[in-house]
Parts: sequence; C-alpha cells; structure tokens
Amino acid sequence: VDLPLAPPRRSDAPVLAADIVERLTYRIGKDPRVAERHDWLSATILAIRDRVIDHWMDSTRSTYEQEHKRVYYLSLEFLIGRLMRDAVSNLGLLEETRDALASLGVDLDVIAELEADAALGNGGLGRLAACFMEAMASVDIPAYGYGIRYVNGLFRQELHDGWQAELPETWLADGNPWEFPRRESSYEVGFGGTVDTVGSETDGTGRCVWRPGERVIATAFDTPIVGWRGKRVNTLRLWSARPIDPILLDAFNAGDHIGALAESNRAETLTRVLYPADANPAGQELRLRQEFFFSSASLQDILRRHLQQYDSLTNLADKVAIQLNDTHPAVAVAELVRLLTDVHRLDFAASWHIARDCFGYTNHTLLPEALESWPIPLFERLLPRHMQIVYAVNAIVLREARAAHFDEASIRSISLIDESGERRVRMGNLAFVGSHSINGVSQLHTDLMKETVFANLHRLYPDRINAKTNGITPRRWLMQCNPDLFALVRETIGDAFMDDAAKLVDLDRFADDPAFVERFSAIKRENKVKLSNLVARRLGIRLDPDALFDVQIKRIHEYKRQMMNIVEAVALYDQIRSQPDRDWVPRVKLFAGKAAPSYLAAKGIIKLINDVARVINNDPAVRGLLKIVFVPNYNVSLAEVMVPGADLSEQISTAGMEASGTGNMKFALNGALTIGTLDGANVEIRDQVGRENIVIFGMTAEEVGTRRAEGYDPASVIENSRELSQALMAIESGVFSPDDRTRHADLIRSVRERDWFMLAADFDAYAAAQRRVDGIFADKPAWHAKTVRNTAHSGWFSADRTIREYASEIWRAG
Ligand SMILES: CCc1ccc([C@H](C)CC(=O)N[C@@H]2O[C@H](CO)[C@@H](O)[C@H](O)[C@H]2O)cc1
Repeated sequence: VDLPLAPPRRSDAPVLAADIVERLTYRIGKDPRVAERHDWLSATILAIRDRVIDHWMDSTRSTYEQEHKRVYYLSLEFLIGRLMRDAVSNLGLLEETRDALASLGVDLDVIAELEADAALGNGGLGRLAACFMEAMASVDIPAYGYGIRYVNGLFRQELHDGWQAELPETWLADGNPWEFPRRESSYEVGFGGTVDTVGSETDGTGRCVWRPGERVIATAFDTPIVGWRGKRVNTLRLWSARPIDPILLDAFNAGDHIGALAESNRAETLTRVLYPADANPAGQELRLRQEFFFSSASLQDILRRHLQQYDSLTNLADKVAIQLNDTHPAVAVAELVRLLTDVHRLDFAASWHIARDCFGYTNHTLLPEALESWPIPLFERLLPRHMQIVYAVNAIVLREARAAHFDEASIRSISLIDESGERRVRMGNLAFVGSHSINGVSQLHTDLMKETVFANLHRLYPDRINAKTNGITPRRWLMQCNPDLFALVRETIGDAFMDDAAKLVDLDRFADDPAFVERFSAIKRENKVKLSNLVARRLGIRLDPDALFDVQIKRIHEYKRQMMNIVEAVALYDQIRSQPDRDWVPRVKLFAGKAAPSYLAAKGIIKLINDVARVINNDPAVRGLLKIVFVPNYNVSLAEVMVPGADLSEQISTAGMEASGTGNMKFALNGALTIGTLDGANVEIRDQVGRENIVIFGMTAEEVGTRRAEGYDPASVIENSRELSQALMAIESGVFSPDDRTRHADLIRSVRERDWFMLAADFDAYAAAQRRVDGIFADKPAWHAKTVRNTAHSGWFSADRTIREYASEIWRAG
C-alpha cells in the first residue's frame, strides 16, 4: 500500500511560532503565559525536530531506493555537545527560529544555553566521531553511527579548593527530545557459556554453536544527525541494555528481592556510565562487556538491514563499510566472523575475507599504555567462541609471516597473543589483521605507526597503513560558535566557502587590509569580552580583554604538558617581579580540562595550576600583567566560547605523542596563533598557514627518540637553565602551597629524576617562543595579519575533506 507521505512543513517565522506554541501546549502541556524557559526549549526542539524528520525520511528512503553503500562508524564515544543550534543552523532556519521565538518573547540564545551537553565521550576521539557524523551527512554519505546510550556521560568536574572533584553527569535527567526509541530494533547479546560443535567435522557439516551463559537485550535509540543545508540526515543509533527478565518473580515471591532484580541490575549497569579514561585502559570486565555489547548489537543490526535488502551476504563488502574508531570495537572483527560462519553458515575463509573487506581501523594513539589488550582467561570466559576465532585467525596470520620468512621476534610482535607475561589478546593487532585499511590521524602519526607499534605488521601487509589527517566541522566550529566572524568572512569573500572551506584562502589578501583587520580584530575582542564575562560569572575573576588570551584546553595529561605551561608562568611571574619596568605584554593564561579520576599526577597538575593562580592573581606586584585561570568542567559548550576568545593556542605536547590534536585546528580557524611543537597535525597546520604564521619550538619526534636512546639526564638540563631551576625550586619549596609546602614535591621530583615527557629539555625553547609571541602581539598589524592568515589557510582542516578521503580511499562509498 503506497501510504501518503506527510507534507513537508513550511518554516517561515509565523508558522514556526505557531508550531512552537502548539507543541508547548499539547506536547509539553504548558500554558504559554506561564511556560518556563526549559519548556520553550523543549517546544522549540520538538518543532524543529519535525523539520528534521522530513529530511531524515527522505535520506533513508533514497539510500534504500538507490542501493547506496552504507558506512557504519563504530565508536564507544560520541562527544556531541548540544544539538539544537546545530540542527536549526544546518537546516538554514536560524533567523526564522530566532524571529519566531522573539515574537513569543523568548530569546533563542538564552534557551539554547539550557540544553544539556551530550557528553558521551572523553576527548579527541569522541569529538572527532561527532564531527565526522555531521560531516558525513554534509557531504551526502549514507552513514550510521553506532555507540552506547550511556545514562551518565563523562563526569561533571567541580573544583574543591583547587582539587578536581568528579560528580555524576545526568544529561537524561530531563529527558532527551532528540532521541527516538526503536523497540523493534532489539537484539540479544550473549556472554560466557560454552561452545558446542554440532554435526561432524569430516563431512563439512560440522559447525560451532555458542551457548551463552548470560543474555541481555540491546535496544536502539536513534538520534538524527543533520548535515549542512539539510542535504542529508543520518542516524546515530545508540544501544541501551535491558534484561530479558526484568524481574524473576519466583525469586521475588520467595523473598529474595535482590536476587530477583540481579539480572536487571546487571543489564542496567552495562550501559550506565562512560569509562572516564582517555589514555590508559581501565582493563575492567565491564569495559570488555560494553565493547562486545555494542559491537555485537551493531553487527546484528547491519546484517539484518543488509539481508532485508539483498538476500545474500556474499556482496556484504560491496554495500557495507565498517570503521572501527580505535580498538574499542575491535572485538567486532571476531564477532562478524562468528555471525557469518556460525549463524549464516558461510565457510570460515569466506567469512574472514568478507570481514576484512568490510573493516577499516583508525588508530588514535601510540601511547603503549593506551593500546588495549585483554587477559586470555577473562576473554575466554566471557567470549569463548571469539577466543577460538582469534586463535584461528592468529594461525592464518602467523602462517603467512612464516611463509614470508619473518624471524621469531617479529612473529612474536605480530601475534594476536601477547605471550610476554600474562597471556593477553592484543586488540590493536586483531583490528589490524581484520581490516583492509589502517589509518593514522595525521601524517607524522601515520609515519610513526609504521616505524613503531605496527612496524612488523606493516612489513607483512605493506599496503594497508594510510594517513587520514583529522578534521573539524566548520559549521559548529566557525559558523555557529563565531557567527560574527562567519558573517564578516561571508561579506568579504562571498558564500562559496560555506560549501567548500578551501575557499577561505580568498581571505589571505585581506590580511594586510586595515579596514578588514579592524573589523576582524574587533570581533576577536568581542569574543574575548564574552569569554571574560563567562569567567567573571563562574569564577568571579575579572579579565582585561586587551591582554593576550593564552589558552590551553584539552584533557589533562603529562604528554600534553600543561605542566610546562604553568612552570613557564611561574618563571614569567618571577621575571615580572624582578624586572617591573620592562614593558611586559599583559597576559591571561586560561586552562581547562578534566583528568581521568584514577590519574593522580594529572589531578596534581590541576591543583598546581590553581595554587599558582591563587598566588599570582592576588600579588599586587604583578599589577594584572599576568593572570592564571582554570575554568572548571571543560566540555563542548565551553570550548565553543573559549576557542573564539583565544589569541594564542597552546599545542605543546612532547613531539611524537599527540597523534593529531583537533583543538589546534579549531583555534587556527577562529583566528588564533599557535605556539607548538612539531607534533601531530601541528606539522600540517604549519604547512598550511606558513612558517611565519605559527610559532614552532622544541625537539622534533626524531630528536626526542634520539635523546631518549642516548640516555636523557634532566638534572643537568635543569641546572643549565636559571629560569627553569628557579621556577621548579619555587614550586617544590611551597611558595604556591604555603598550607602544605610539600604538596607539589612529587610532581617536581618526577621532572628532576625522569622527565619522561622532556619538559626540561624543551623549556628554554618554549619560554623563548613565548617571548617571541609577546613581540608579535605588541606589533598589532603583524599579529592581526598572522591571525587572519590562520583563518584563511585552515580550510584544509574541514572534516568534509577528511571524510571525502575516507570515502574515496577506504570506504569506496558516496
Ligand atoms: C581505553 C582507554 C582509552 C580511551 C580513549 C583513548 C583515545 C584513543 C584517546 C584519544 O582521544 N586520542 C586522541 O584522538 C584524537 C582524535 O584522533 C587525536 O586528535 C588526539 O591526538 C588523540 O590523543 C585511548 C584509550
């Protein structure tokens, strides 16, 4: 029966206003005269949502009818932030919505602030997944994101006397108007149990049957992801776990109330909370259960959708591309082989080939402690059939390596099984051998992957590793978070850049145009005022918007060297006090970022920053020339205010350790100058914006490697740097912690004795680079010209470019 389709809705302001009032009245049940701001937000989202649904259904239908290849992005994290402004803006309804609400006496910007951030991620990896979802819809690629619908996202950070405190994040407390429960899309996911072989091996009818000891139901919640101009609306499908039996009545009636709810509690726990670690795996069983739960549910859903359209699985790789966002979904390789072999009865070899042709794997870190591996006893108990498949795959791979005359040491490093100590399954190796493409997230990172963690696998399979330098969506990270700059650019170079960010380069010729620069810098100053107002509101600290706003916002980690930044602040503080007449450039150092709760050194760094801030900010001798601010609870929405308000972007990681960085791209696009090492995508930012429009310092990744190999003695470096040694002494002696003089002694000792992240070795170069920055900032025309050129030459870092590369070189889609 060809059912009539709902007519698309008109969206001029009066119609929108009427729709909003209609939703408020009949869906929210509030009288407009007494409605609260959050009621208006919910009503507006419901009205906008209907416009989204029109495009969503068009997209889903066209994908089906045109038999498009679908891309599936499997990620345990999607750091989405807020969605209303994104949806309204990408549908081109911003002015209409603003006018509609204004006609009802409501300010769009005020209610937009009330939307909860969907903080379903830790940092770079999670935010990249969110930018990719928006970009895939914007470049018209049929794609699904698969993840977990955590009830509690990344913890809320509060500062208690300068110390990080973690509080539960409750984004779903007031409901989530953007999600659609899809009860019909539910799948059983098993754990534990046994594997039986039925039929006889000899006549080829033999096959394995996994009999799980436990089962839970994965049920889907869909969120529409609107692309630019509403070209396409894709689906983010997040899985939630629920019990097969919500309550065991006989146990309950027998009075065992706890036992009666055990299964439901276990299911509930499975998708309750996001693991807050972003570099070192918790290694807990629940984490492996989460990884398998969403991988299995996603693959079952993918195969169901494929078989619904094509009644065979042999063409799966022609119609399905699956991207593994780091090793977190790597168990999907074994699960797809199981589903194809045991459930859909393809032979093992065919299943293995299809799987490899479907999968691509993205590596996001070289940090050894961040590479996931699971103890075999745990893996085997939880996933007995997958353990068998891992062994079978390993046999194939090691046979190929021996045929290629690899020595035993290489064989050991290639093996999916780490035999060095406790036997463990290497998820990075499993993802590698199970994928036809393995990509790094910047050129340098990719080169280092070939030389380090995957050197031998690269030797065995030399045509798999490729570079896909990260990108960011210019919609959220320019058009929406910096509308004034966006409007100025549009007025200056026309609209073309809105559909092709590379066109931003047309701005270059205005870098020395005083009239343009006047307006460009005025907008930057306005954004700095906005940021200052936020800091005043939240921390009661007053900032001078004409000072140099020096910003470092990212997860707290020793390799990101927030420590080097604050030690340099102490050295500068000392100089301002000892050379008061020097014409210092007033500077505000702004920090923000969360530390993994179990990462004590990182939490110590947060406390150190706050201790130094308290002393410097209250020292009259500084006369406001230097201020330190740590803004709590860093998240996507805070970044949307801090990025446009920055003059200087701190990208100072130890070279070779930041796979790419994406904050660096956001700052450059919003007209900030980068001070950084030649690490990750900083190298490509330098190539794009030009050596004269970035301030590079410090050792290269190669020099770091050499320095370590030669034996690095931080003590000798420290004694040869008066600034550094004085600053370290001031901190360790308690100048900034009079209430506990030895509080920071451990942090300083780890620099003096080991300094694995080469803070001492790079310090003098860093401090000198900061003085160079002062010099440039004092020369306003020079400064502004450089910042304009950063915006002009950041188009290449649009996620649209990155996604087009994935689509043509990995997914062969779109
Ligand atoms: C298992 C614990 C865990 C969780 C997350 C991760 C992520 C890989 C960490 C991460 O977010 N990596 C960042 O990914 C960004 C997107 O590619 C890069 O830009 C950053 O350089 C990289 O640190 C590692 C280990």
